Amino acid sequence: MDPIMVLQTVMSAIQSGAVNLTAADAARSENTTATSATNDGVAVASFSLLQLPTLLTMLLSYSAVRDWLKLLLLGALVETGRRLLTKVYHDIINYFWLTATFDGNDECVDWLMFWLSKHSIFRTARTLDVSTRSFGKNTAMAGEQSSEDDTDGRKISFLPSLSTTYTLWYRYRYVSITRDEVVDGPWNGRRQTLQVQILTRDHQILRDLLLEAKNLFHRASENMISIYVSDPSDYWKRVSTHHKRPMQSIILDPGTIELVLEDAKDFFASKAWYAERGIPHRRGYLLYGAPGSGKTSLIHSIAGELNLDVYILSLTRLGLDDTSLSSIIADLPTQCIVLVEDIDAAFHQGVKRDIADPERDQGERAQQSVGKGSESSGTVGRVTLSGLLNALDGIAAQEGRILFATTNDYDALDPALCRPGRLDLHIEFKLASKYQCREMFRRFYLPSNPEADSSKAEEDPEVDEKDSGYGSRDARTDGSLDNSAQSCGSSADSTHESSTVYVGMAHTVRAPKLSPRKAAELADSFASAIPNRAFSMATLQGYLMAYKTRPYDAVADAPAWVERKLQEKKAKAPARGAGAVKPEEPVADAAASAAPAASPEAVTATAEPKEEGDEAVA
Ligand SMILES: Nc1ncnc2c1ncn2[C@@H]1O[C@H](COP(=O)(O)OP(=O)(O)OP(=O)(O)O)[C@@H](O)[C@H]1O
Repeated sequence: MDPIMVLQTVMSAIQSGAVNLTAADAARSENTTATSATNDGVAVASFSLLQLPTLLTMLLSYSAVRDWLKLLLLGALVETGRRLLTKVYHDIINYFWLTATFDGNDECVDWLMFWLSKHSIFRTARTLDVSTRSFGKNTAMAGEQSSEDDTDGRKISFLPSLSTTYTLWYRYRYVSITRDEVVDGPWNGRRQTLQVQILTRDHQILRDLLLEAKNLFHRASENMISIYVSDPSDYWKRVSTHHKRPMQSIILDPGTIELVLEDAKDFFASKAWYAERGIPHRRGYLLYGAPGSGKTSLIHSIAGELNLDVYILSLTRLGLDDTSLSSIIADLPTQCIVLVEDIDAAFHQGVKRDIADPERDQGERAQQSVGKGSESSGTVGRVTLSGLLNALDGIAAQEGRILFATTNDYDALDPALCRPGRLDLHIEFKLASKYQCREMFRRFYLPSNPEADSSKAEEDPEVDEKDSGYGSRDARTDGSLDNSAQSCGSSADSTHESSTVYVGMAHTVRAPKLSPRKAAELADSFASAIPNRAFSMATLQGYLMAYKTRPYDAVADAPAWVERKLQEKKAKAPARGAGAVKPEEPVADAAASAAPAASPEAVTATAEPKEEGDEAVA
């Protein structure tokens, strides 16, 4: 029967029931005149209810209605069964399986992904991701990748694909791993997750798995430090991993490295001391002075030495404001190095450094800068000075971290920023001293392990000849060394013809070995040719790079190079403004001090307290 017809029949049945009721009432209560409309309605309803069985019987007499009801019941039964089964399934899963979900931004995911990249399952899996990223780790160090995985010097790793479940065995337990992506945040941003399910009731297995992954990850990064920056969503994100820079590759005047390193070590060792006195366990270092003098290099070496990762805080990052600054600082791990490079630039409108002339004297930069603190109320992006001060030592500031700030413009810094508790130790980096020149030369040409080679080298007079660098003169026949010599500085040597014009230092053949005695002699000669505090270490390193296979030539050509550089400086000086001769003008200073090597200065680190209470550095 047509459903519409059934409906019409039902409606007419209800209507006829109501009419019958009204007629019966009228007959029974002729004398009763005051019956309210409401009472009538209730009576109609109660009568309709009495009629319901009749109505249902009538409805059920239609086969279509019966079929509908059967379908309805069946559907309800199926759905109930399904829900019941799902619940039972989940209960069983929860009972027998251990399920751990990791956020894609969490460091654990990096450990697990690295661990997974080593697992044999990915050699046979039919769907997988292939990456040369290897989570920033040197896979060779883990020693588990076979050489056929080495593609063009870059190791490849096999990783789980998105939305695919992999199963494997770990310690006789069945493990399933699913990497997924979920929509997160108001802008439909995507966030990755990693789910690990282990068929066990023992939590220890999950801990063991994580520990194994973490150890493998850290073993692979034993000689590396990781660099983190904050991303626009205010998470710390690892951007690179570097080999640790050996401390002995940093050449500062005696005492400077020891000063900072010992201070930092002592800081980490005295957590209880700080706690007892209620002093926040934080330490700040301000490294200031000439560009290219080793500030950043020292920080990286210290990070390697102390086995800490470096978190670079860029105050000029787009979208960073006081709130997000506090939140990313609060999110730092308990033991780490925070690096704020060019902290002065954050409160100037633009970076004032003269990159083309790194030896520019401090005096000129100081003159250019506006007086102390006068710009400190300025902001770049949306970070204010007070926001930065609060973030560094406010309630939410992380404890157990050390902060390194660098600047080329010490005088531009606000005293509030430099006070103890924020930046406790101020260390000045000057242009290269005679001692630094000598040491740089010696370490540049000396074999990496002088102790091992020294006895042999001293015994064998041939070594000097063989490794002296003269042998490499023959290499000039290929022209490459000529180019490297010409490339030093901006002016090329006119006696050498070369069609290639470039500025910079060419990387050519391997450096020769010198005996320690010969290297020391040459280093002395080199240092005597370089004026005291005239060039940055970076400039000297650049010069030596052009002579990396020719130490004798490096010494012989040094006076001419110095002369040329000083001329260039003099020529540039008027262009920077007539009458801009400063007391510490390096050109004048340099010319005056272009004398034979002086004894090394005691220490380059100085403290120039900006206010009372600053720590003095001897
Ligand atoms: N004291 C030093 N000892 C060894 N190498 C140095 C030293 N100073 C600078 N260098 C070399 O010069 C280059 C630049 O050094 P670095 O970046 O550390 O200087 P910086 O003082 O941080 O400069 P900037 O202020 O411009 O950031 C590096 O490659 C580094 O090897």
